[in-house]
Amino acid sequence: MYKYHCLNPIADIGLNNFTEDYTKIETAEGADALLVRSAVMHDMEFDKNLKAIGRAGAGVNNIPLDTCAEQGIVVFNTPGANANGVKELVIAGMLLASRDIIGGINWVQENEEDGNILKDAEKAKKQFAGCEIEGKKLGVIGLGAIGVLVANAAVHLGMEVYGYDPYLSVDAAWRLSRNIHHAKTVDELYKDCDYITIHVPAMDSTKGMIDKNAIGLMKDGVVILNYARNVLVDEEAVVDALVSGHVKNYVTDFPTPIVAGVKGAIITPHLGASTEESEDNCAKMAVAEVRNYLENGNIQHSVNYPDCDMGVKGENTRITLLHHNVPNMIGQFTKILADDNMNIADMTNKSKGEYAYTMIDIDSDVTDSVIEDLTKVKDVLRVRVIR
Ligand SMILES: NC(=O)c1ccc[n+]([C@@H]2O[C@H](COP(=O)([O-])OP(=O)(O)OC[C@H]3O[C@@H](n4cnc5c(N)ncnc54)[C@H](O)[C@@H]3O)[C@@H](O)[C@H]2O)c1
Ligand SMILES: O=C(O)[C@H](O)COP(=O)(O)O
Repeated sequence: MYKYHCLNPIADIGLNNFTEDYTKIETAEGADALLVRSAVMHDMEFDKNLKAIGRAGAGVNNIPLDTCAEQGIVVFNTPGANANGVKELVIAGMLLASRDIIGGINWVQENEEDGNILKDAEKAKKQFAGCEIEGKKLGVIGLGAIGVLVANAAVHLGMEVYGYDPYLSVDAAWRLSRNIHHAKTVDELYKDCDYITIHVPAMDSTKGMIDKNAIGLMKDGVVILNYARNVLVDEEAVVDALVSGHVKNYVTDFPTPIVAGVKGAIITPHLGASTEESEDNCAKMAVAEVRNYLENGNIQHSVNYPDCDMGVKGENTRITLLHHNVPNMIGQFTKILADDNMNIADMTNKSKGEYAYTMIDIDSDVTDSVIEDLTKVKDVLRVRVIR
């Protein structure tokens, strides 16, 4: 029997995939798994029983990944599950910045009592005129799940698209339209583009990436779009550039006190993934990942441990060990098992950075003393036995 708790509302279509072996509980205490969207978890104390966190979404900057890894808690996210929702909002953002659609709609609302509104609209409309995005240059920073979709959609809308991603995955490269120009440096993209959109994770290496210097390289009248995270952009520098007119619009999904209400800022309240489809996709994927880990020990789409898969657990007893990625761990595990005359039927070991994961199938049960000995091995962070 497993217990899970949701720190944010998670779509029922995903939660319904938990079987009768799972109980939803109202607090995090005693939970085997937590499901979360953007709730900030940095100050949370984690229960000893907690084994997995499923982030129903992409960004994991709300979760203390290293603390979790050290406590033997595997954190999952749902790559690509909300990418289309964000892509559509980015396209909407570009259109909102290009034509004063919001100003026009507001004018109609303000003049709703005007009996001559149809005629007066013809006089008023010139103040809301804008430009088209076809033929304009779009720079996409970060060509992952979202960046690729945005870049390809923009090509279909007739834009000239430049992409920058020094860590482009092979999978993303296959999905990227051949019409996209490869920007070798981000500065090249800053200098040439009329619209610049950023789709990278918030990490130490990306925080403040669009700063005063970057903005200084950009064309006059540039539109910057940020549907990734507010911390990627130096917002003070953006506000200065909006006031001076160097940046025409800052289109973002993150309403911070610095940018909210500034003329030229077009801001939505973190709506990128808030579509029925994205919420359903994320919930289904997160629940499937958590279940696969709890029931089979398999890790897929983890952000703090290596992916590792030994298939569905069969008749054998499965021992899983989360540990530091240091020498001689497997030697110690196999010795403990051999000393107790246990036969290994199957085994795998994977590592990712400082952490590693070992899965061992045994064709008998495992004694408590073996579990205790495995737990005592230096650098072992968690031992689980799935019977
Ligand atoms: N507004 C929303 O609701 C919403 C929804 C989903 C995701 N997001 C944000 O968008 C981010 C991207 O999402 P995704 O699904 O495309 O993630 P992803 O992991 O698929 O793609 C991120 C890409 O950024 C690239 N990258 C990393 N560092 C870079 C750098 N310095 N320069 C250029 N590229 C770099 C990576 O190589 C990768 O291809 C998430 O981390 C999250 O913060 C926001
Ligand atoms: O990183 C993400 O997936 C998005 O920012 C969506 O966050 P949300 O699930 O809180 O809407």
